[in-house]
Amino acid sequence: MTDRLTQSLLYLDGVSVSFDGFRAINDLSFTVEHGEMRAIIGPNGAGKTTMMDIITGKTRPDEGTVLFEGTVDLTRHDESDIARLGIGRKFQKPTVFESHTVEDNLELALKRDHGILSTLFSDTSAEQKARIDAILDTIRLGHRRADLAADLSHGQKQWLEIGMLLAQDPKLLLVDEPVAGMTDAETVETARLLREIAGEKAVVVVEHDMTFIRDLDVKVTVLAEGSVLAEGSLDHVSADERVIESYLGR
Ligand SMILES: Nc1ncnc2c1ncn2[C@@H]1O[C@H](COP(=O)(O)OP(=O)(O)OP(=O)(O)O)[C@@H](O)[C@H]1O
Repeated sequence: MTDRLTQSLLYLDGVSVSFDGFRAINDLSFTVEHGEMRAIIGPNGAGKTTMMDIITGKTRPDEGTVLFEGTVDLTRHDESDIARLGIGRKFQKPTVFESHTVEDNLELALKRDHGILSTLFSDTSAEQKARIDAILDTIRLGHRRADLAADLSHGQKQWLEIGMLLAQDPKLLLVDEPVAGMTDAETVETARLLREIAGEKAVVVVEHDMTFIRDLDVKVTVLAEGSVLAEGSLDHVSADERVIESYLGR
């Protein structure tokens, strides 16, 4: 346990939280390694969102340990602190600035920490321009850089928001149902995109789309009733009777 505690990027142990007496997260233990991508699946109400809320400081657990980089106790930090520590979260609905260009959205995200005046009036440095170019490549939007975000497809807006998170240079990216509402082609491309990001950054993806999960080809954690029901390859967890009963078989 000590090794895991010090070496894992994210370490949850014995975490529980109740809402009005209902235990939404129940003795949950879960770790993510540096640069790892992990897929989280599970039935509605399994606690996936609540787990993300605990990691990002939105919800305080009643019990348990939540450590980032071995030593940082996330339960003692608020949401903005945790974002600054290097945990980025993408909610299901894209929240890009529609009336700005793709490039301006990334520029705003890059300068977000430097205050509003500096964001509006400072020139973009050569280094910042190079980072924007690199992010545009990663999110497949180089050819749309001068277009308004409003004119992007739903899938492209999701990629732009992932790019805006990348601009913050997080160590861990939490991504909630990224492919909901995407076309099949966008879904396939999103799996590729996230695989490219992983390695450099750890990525935790919550999804219900099993074709997408298969494309990700990473370790899967199945949550049910607030704790881990099974963990392993998709084939491994898909063959687990309890997983079939609680989730896949329905
Ligand atoms: N703030 C809250 N107050 C009361 N109950 C809550 C609160 N947040 C979550 N819950 C309950 O906790 C349980 C877990 O919810 P959660 O949203 O984490 O599940 P989920 O796995 O993300 O589900 P879904 O796949 O539908 O998004 C649900 O029964 C939900 O109703």
